[in-house]
Amino acid sequence: MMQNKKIIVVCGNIASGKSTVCRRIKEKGFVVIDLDEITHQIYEQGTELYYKLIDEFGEGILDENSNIDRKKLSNVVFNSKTLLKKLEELTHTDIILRVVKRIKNEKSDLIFLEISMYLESKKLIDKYIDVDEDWVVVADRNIRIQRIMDRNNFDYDTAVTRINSQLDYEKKISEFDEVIVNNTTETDLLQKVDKLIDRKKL
Ligand SMILES: CC(C)(COP(=O)(O)OP(=O)(O)OC[C@H]1O[C@@H](n2cnc3c(N)ncnc32)[C@H](O)[C@@H]1O)[C@@H](O)C(=O)NCCC(=O)NCCS
Ligand SMILES: Nc1ncnc2c1ncn2[C@@H]1O[C@H](COP(=O)(O)OP(=O)(O)OP(=O)(O)O)[C@@H](O)[C@H]1O
Repeated sequence: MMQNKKIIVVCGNIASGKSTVCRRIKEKGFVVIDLDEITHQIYEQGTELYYKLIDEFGEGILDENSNIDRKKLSNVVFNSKTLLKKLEELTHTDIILRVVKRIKNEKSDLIFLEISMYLESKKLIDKYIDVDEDWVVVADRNIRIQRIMDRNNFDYDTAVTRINSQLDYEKKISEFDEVIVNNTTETDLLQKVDKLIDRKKL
């Protein structure tokens, strides 16, 4: 679907600071659709996808109430590139179709999309959504490892495994319209966001 609304993507690797950037964008009154949040909604019980996931990954991904437990699912897919790819195949079109619907229903003519796997799923996104601009948030690998360890209570190896399951966006910054570097304090980051929004006259 191609929409007559301006769409700005905010993306970046795990723990780069996308959610912090998007929180500021929301505080300024703009609409942000978070694809991680939409991802969490697609796992409800009883859907076709629910059964496909159990077929593919086994009942070990369920909690005691037979809901899909994302922590258990993560332990399965982040330890196997093949299974992670399988999960993406099963979920990405569903996620994007839900986003398209949200965009259609949104009154604002400027919409930000917070997307973690943007480069990885760009072909599919471009098929359904007309992206006007893409912004990337980057932070050094070691800083991100530390942030993941602190936030998720992961050990070093688990944090590194998560990072290694994604493309390195820092190597791809020339492909983006704007680059937001997040290696210092959160206050600095928020200032950068404010300046960027002013400069863009949004
Ligand atoms: C793996 C899942 C179950 C983990 O859920 P959980 O609630 O623990 O984490 P959350 O969804 O908040 O994601 C946290 C971060 O993990 C990273 N991540 C998510 N999916 C992937 C993936 N397919 N590959 C690599 N990293 C990923 C992103 O940086 C994301 O911001 C969930 O992320 C998922 O279902 N992912 C597959 C669908 C997908 O690719 N979604 C990304 C948006 S399109
Ligand atoms: N400049 C900063 N200084 C200190 N901590 C920060 C900074 N920026 C972000 N953080 C912290 O690092 C963690 C990751 O930030 P955030 O959630 O914004 O990243 P993200 O890119 O959305 O991550 P994910 O892809 O995992 O959803 C959070 O706990 C956040 O509070």
